[in-house]
Amino acid sequence: MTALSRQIIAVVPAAGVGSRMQADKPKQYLRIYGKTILEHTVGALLSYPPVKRVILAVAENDPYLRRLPLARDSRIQIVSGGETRAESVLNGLKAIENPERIQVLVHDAARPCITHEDLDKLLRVTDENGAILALPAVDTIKTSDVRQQIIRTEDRNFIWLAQTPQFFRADVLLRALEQALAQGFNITDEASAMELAGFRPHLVTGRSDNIKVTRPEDLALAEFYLSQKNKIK
Ligand SMILES: Nc1ccn([C@@H]2O[C@H](COP(=O)(O)OP(=O)(O)OP(=O)(O)O)[C@@H](O)[C@H]2O)c(=O)n1
Ligand SMILES: C[C@](O)(CO)[C@H](O)COP(=O)(O)O
Repeated sequence: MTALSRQIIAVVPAAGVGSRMQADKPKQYLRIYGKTILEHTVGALLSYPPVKRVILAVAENDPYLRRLPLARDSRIQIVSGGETRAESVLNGLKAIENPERIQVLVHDAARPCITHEDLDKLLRVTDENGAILALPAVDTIKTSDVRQQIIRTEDRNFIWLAQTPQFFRADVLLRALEQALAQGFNITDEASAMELAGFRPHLVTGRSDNIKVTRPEDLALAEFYLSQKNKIK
């Protein structure tokens, strides 16, 4: 089976509490232009023709999802999230039947501004290493000690900021993530599990508007970028 003939499924970790957002509900359920951030994100994935199905990992006892039409969409499968983002992703991957026939796009629920053009770029990578969207660093990068004093300035020509989606063969990523978590590594994205398993994922240059809504000030930014993307206003 070739990479091009594998079916594509999106796995969306959406089980976070959004502590840095300091809102009255998890940030994926905050609304922009009448729709939750989660609906914007999943909508962008489901309207992309190669994506046939979305697996959503949500917190156990989540009271918000069931109020959304998403919860009744036959293209969406809901699984329980975990304690960490990596565990939520792992639960999503475990729900995939015949993972050797599937490629996954893992995409944060909190990144609603993803474009189909960026997804096209990722899907052009067809080897087993997989690929992630990322941004080349534009600022000067410092490494600090524990007292927050600079110990080094990095060569930023080789520094990239990882985004999602991250695109891998489902069976390969499942094994890599299981191994990395079993060995106690703190895994903050899928590529790091693949790296630990000996792969060299490709860095595909993304867009700076593919933000992860994290802090309160990010909401206005996401609203602006979505208005540009969809010309909603
Ligand atoms: N146990 C967790 C933690 C995070 N996530 C998801 O992973 C994505 C990226 O995580 P982050 O932006 O850090 O979200 P939160 O963990 O919700 O935010 P915070 O760290 O501020 O609490 C989000 O879509 C979030 O819902 C998840 O599915 N399961
Ligand atoms: C996966 C990710 O979006 C890449 O930038 C990011 O690491 C997830 O954020 P978290 O705060 O570590 O959950």
